[in-house]
Amino acid sequence: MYLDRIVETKRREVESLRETLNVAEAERRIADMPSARSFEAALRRPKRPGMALIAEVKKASPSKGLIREDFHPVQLARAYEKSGADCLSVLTDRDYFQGSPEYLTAIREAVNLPLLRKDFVIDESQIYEARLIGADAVLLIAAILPTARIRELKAAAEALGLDALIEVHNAEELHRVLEVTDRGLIGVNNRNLHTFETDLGVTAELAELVPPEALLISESAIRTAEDIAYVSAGGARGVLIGETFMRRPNIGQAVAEVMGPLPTIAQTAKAEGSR
Ligand SMILES: O=C(O)c1ccccc1NCC(=O)[C@H](O)[C@H](O)COP(=O)(O)O
Repeated sequence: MYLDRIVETKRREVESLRETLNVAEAERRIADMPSARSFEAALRRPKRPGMALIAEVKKASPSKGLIREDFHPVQLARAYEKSGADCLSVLTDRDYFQGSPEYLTAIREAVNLPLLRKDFVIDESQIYEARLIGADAVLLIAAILPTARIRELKAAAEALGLDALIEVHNAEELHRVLEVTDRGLIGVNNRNLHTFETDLGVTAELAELVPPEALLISESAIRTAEDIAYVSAGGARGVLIGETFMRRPNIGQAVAEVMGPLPTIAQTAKAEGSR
């Protein structure tokens, strides 16, 4: 199975990362870095009221192969920032998504938005690395982590000032995550990572079980404004979108079509005044 292969690759990557990572030295470097940006706070106060956007920088994927040939991560990130994305997700996996940690670092230097390191985190060393390359948040995927490891890795992320987006695809995974936390960021992946099947109905099905203190992010297979309305009605307060935007030559136009226009300054001021 693909997901097992990915995790096997991550185990090998972690082995060599652990050989090179000096934790004391990493902690010294992190202490000298500026604080991480709050990924969760940006999603809780989205630019488009009612629906936050995490826009993904994604060149390729196991389910779709090469998605975007003309791939310039910094240009894409700048276009997302201009289009009113609240946060960015950057694939750092090389073997399966043609991503790179270097892309995240380059994007960190070019845009101000909080950045999610999108990878398959199974070990604390990857969290140190995430912070060092400039990430503000990490993804923890319940499908590949026992409950105790979700707890430990979330604590490790928080100790380094990073937020965790914890991802589930079914009720069993969600129940395990809720043993760890009933707040923070819960991502419902509409894609089954074993079969690659997608179904936006998964968001609504699991939303009923997500406590109101948590912020529910609907992930994957979101293509249209109608899809946004559908997952919003189902309970999502944010979306994570990659392929739909990556396939379009004009990122700004694609974001506006799917997410709707940004509110004017006057509309934003009025909304802030009524809060
Ligand atoms: O995208 C895949 O094919 C995939 C396969 C195996 C594990 C993870 C995978 N994707 C990670 C993601 O969750 C998506 O990149 C993200 O939610 C955006 O999805 P989309 O908008 O459908 O590109």
